[in-house]
Amino acid sequence: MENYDVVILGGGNAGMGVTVATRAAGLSVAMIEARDLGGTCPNRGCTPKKVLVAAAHAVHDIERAGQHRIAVSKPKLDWAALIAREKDIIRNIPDRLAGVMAKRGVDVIFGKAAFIGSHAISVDGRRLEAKNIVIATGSKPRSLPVPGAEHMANSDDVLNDPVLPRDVVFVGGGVIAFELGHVYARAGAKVTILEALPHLLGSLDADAVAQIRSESERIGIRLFTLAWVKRIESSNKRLRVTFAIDGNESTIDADRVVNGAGRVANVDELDLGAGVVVHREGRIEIDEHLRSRSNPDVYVCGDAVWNSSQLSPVATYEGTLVGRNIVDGPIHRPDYAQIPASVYTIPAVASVGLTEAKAREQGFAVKVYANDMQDWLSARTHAETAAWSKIIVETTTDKILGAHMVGHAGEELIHMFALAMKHGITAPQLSDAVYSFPTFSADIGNMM
Ligand SMILES: Cc1cc2nc3c(=O)[nH]c(=O)nc-3n(C[C@H](O)[C@H](O)[C@H](O)COP(=O)(O)OP(=O)(O)OC[C@H]3O[C@@H](n4cnc5c(N)ncnc54)[C@H](O)[C@@H]3O)c2cc1C
Ligand SMILES: NC(=O)c1ccc[n+]([C@@H]2O[C@H](COP(=O)([O-])OP(=O)(O)OC[C@H]3O[C@@H](n4cnc5c(N)ncnc54)[C@H](O)[C@@H]3O)[C@@H](O)[C@H]2O)c1
Repeated sequence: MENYDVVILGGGNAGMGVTVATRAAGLSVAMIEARDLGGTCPNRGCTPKKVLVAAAHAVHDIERAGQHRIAVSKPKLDWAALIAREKDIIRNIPDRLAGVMAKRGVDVIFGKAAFIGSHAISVDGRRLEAKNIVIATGSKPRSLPVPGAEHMANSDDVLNDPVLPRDVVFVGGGVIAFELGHVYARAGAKVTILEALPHLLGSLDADAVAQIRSESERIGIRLFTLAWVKRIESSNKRLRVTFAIDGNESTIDADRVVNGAGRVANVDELDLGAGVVVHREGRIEIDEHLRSRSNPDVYVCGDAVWNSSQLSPVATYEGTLVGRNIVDGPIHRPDYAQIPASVYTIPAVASVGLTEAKAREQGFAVKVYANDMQDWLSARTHAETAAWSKIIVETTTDKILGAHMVGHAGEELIHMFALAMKHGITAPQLSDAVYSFPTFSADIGNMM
């Protein structure tokens, strides 16, 4: 049996976050990784996805060239070459991170880990004992109980396949379907999104979703809500999706059907019982310090936490807090109130804080500043196809409770709102700041 102060299961954003405080305090740390160091975000998520989004952005810009009085012919995207570019950009990431871990003094062990005791782990026949064990094993696509579900692809396949499909159906109308749907549509594929619930992109402000919905429809994406997929059948290398809306069945033929129905904590192969880690169907019961309730020497962070946002900065943040709790004792609690996030459609949907519905539900008296900014000079200058914002301000204090943007460099501007919210800068104070001009940032003063 090898002994460590800390053994981390998973070498993604969350696992890496744990190593910062624990190694700075001189604890002995082992990290077990089953695939590639870096995990989902740099290898199969954010980074490769953004390479495709950047290309789709370029197509979008070229398509609007005429508005800048530039004559161009119809752009043609070489999908196979784009996938090769994506792979080239991310190629060295695992090796670079191996270097970072070595420099930090973390022992990286490759293999699949599982519990063999409350403080013990096995990996390929090696047995490790630790004072603290951290579950940072991420998430995986939700499996769907639909006949023919085995014909579905997932986001990994989309990011790997050099062949551009002609017709694509996404099951689920969430973040992955919208982002990859926008890329596919710009590349020339016909895209359909089937969402089971009444609303698309459920966690976002409803008015922001309405904006991106019409922009998605403008580029030809077909969107169906309250659509229940009944079965997926394969014949002659084509797939047929049968779905029902209000009991009425329809079919769509496609050459790719993508599971975009959410991701669940990847913990079912860890033998949590052997670790005395209580869970309900993969939802590990944790306290406010991210510790297992049944075994407080076991921590959970990142996508493996079932009830916090599945975002890479959240995974890093939770991992960092877990590291600090191991070193300082359990005193640090996560605060998710001011975490900015974007859906990288084209244009992006950016948000921080409460939606209008949530602010009202929580009993706040609010002033809501909703702006269609398409006629504003900056939007006209850049020929934006969508430019919209909604800022939610508490009436009594002028504090910003939430900000939501579609287009208008929202994925960058949202950080100004997040900083203001974190440091108690009020809406009038943010409006009064001096901004360089002409910039999208300068419009903040007129947004509220
Ligand atoms: C297509 C896609 C696009 C995304 N885009 C964005 C984005 O733009 N912005 C954003 O903020 N977030 C994005 N996300 C979400 C983001 O990638 C995740 O929230 C983040 O990577 C989670 O980090 P993690 O460390 O918790 O898990 P992971 O990064 O998944 O790391 C977990 C690691 O654990 C390893 N592992 C699993 N089981 C074991 C085991 N038994 N033993 C040893 N190792 C094991 C895995 O191999 C993996 O490397 C995206 C996700 C996807 C799928
Ligand atoms: N830009 C980003 O930050 C980014 C990008 C990609 C992914 N992610 C993360 O990855 C996670 C997974 O993404 P996702 O898009 O798969 O999940 P999601 O939770 O965003 O959306 C899943 C959608 O599928 C629907 N759904 C579930 N079962 C269904 C069914 N049987 N039929 C039809 N619809 C069904 C849900 O109602 C929901 O709207 C997200 O939570 C997100 O945080 C983040």
